Amino acid sequence: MAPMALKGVAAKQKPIKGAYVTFLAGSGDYWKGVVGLAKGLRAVKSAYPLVVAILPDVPEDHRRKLLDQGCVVREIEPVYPPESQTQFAMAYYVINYSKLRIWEFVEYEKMVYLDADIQVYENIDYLFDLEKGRFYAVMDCFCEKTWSHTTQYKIGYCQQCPDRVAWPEHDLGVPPPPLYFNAGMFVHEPSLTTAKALLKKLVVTDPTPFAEQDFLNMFFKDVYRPISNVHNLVLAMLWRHPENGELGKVKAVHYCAAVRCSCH
Ligand SMILES: O=c1ccn([C@@H]2O[C@H](COP(=O)(O)OP(=O)(O)O)[C@@H](O)[C@H]2O)c(=O)[nH]1
Ligand SMILES: OC[C@H]1O[C@H](O[C@@H]2[C@@H](O)[C@H](O)[C@@H](O)[C@H](O)[C@@H]2O)[C@H](O)[C@@H](O)[C@H]1O
Repeated sequence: MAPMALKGVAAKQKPIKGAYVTFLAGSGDYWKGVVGLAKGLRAVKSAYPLVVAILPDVPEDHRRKLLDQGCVVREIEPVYPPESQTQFAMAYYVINYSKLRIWEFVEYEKMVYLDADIQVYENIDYLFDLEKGRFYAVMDCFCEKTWSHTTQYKIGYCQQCPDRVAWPEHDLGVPPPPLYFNAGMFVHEPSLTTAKALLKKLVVTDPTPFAEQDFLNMFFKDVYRPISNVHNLVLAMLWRHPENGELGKVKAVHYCAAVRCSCH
């Protein structure tokens, strides 16, 4: 399914109660990414606030800096997956399960989640006008080493270019993996029913290498709708699938961890 083409200007609708939301944990430098998000959204004249879901370990001075940027700071209870020996793609990914708390922010009808390592360069407020009842996100790429534990990486298959190496369904006896989104950016509808269902499902779901990203892909598989990667350009796409990047139209760039590490 090709990513949906989105109109820059949605049909006039009743203004919805919406907000951008990001997640902040620990005392490291991610707070600087949140400040960058707040400044970026202001620079593109977004009409929506930025809510920051923070874990209790975020220091007071970092919270103050976010409040000074006009952010709505909301402390959340951590969410942990069941105990397991799973090797996460990045050791710290276990804390990313706490992102699931943003479904509890029911004072908002719709939220656009953005990782703190995303920078917004063009207004994307029209995402709040997308049809309800769906989960919108950008398709991920399987070509980085962080995917080396997967069959698709081992055979060189990637959903970004499914014809480069065809999925050997006959040999493997299994169909190609369903469309898979990057959980660094998504459009969702907070709901206590969904929040409860997520946590109930998590209790009986073994953790996997991409932690909450794998879990969200499984949970929203039937309502996931891919949107253009201009809304979440994972940097690796520049060298893995330059033909898929609509560079001149990029609105938000995702400076993913693995890229940061390799840059270092
Ligand atoms: O120590 C951490 C690790 C992660 N995060 C948050 O969790 C998101 C996802 O983690 P990361 O960006 O490292 O994942 P990536 O998309 O780069 O793999 C970050 O953008 C932050 O919003 C955080 O606040 N503190
Ligand atoms: O906890 C799992 C994380 O998984 C995702 O990051 C991955 C993914 O993009 C891979 O495709 C890349 O190869 C990898 O570098 C990158 O870290 C989300 O961006 C992040 O928010 C978070 O959900």
